[in-house]
Amino acid sequence: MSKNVIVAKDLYLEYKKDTPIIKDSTFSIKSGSFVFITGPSGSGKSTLLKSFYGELKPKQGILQIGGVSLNDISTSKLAFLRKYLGIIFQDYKLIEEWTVKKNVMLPLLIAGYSKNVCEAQTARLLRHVHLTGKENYYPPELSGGEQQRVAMARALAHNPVIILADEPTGNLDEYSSRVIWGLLESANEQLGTTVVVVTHSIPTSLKVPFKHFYIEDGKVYEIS
Ligand SMILES: Nc1ncnc2c1ncn2[C@@H]1O[C@H](COP(=O)(O)OP(=O)(O)OP(=O)(O)O)[C@@H](O)[C@H]1O
Repeated sequence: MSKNVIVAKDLYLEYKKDTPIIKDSTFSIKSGSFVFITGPSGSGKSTLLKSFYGELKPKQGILQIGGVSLNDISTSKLAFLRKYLGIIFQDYKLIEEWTVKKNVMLPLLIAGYSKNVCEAQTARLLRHVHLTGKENYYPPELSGGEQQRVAMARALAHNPVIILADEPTGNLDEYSSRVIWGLLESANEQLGTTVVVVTHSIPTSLKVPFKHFYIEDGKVYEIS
């Protein structure tokens, strides 16, 4: 039986004192699962995802990722934990002054891989997101869909154990959306990567089995 990679018990998240965004929420996410988080606008989907990344610490309750408590995690331990996470958030934009290639290579260089490995992995990922030939472009020279595909390549570069994606295909054309869902599916299916996606609508084309969490009135419900 697979282990839980994310565990929340009586989770309570807030930005402002006594203004809960998430409350009384107990749930777990199994290793290797594909999870969608949906809910009305403003219900706390992005907030919940931010807490998984350690950007917003629980005020009450328990939140663990890979067995590590995020409640009072130190900055150095969080930096270590984040090496295992792949992030696709609206706030984590590409670095505009760097080429596509450099943007994707960054996590690999930080992880300490040799230059040859970084080069090969970057070329492979850019091929997968159909951007071969655009290695030396700068992000502002790319379309929105192309930029998002670079962000996806960057998030996958270091083979993360968990991918956290916030509206990864929001405002994207059908082609880029298909590429992105395809990559998330293959990471999940072939590498066993746990994928957690916040979205307004679950794609009908998805072939992998998935779980569905729904947030309403601050509570997280596992509905399928
Ligand atoms: N930095 C912040 N400071 C204070 N309140 C915040 C902050 N970020 C978000 N909120 C509040 O938290 C609530 C949930 O926001 P969140 O972005 O998590 O919702 P969401 O479900 O992802 O919404 P949407 O579907 O519209 O993107 C909102 O009421 C919002 O005003």
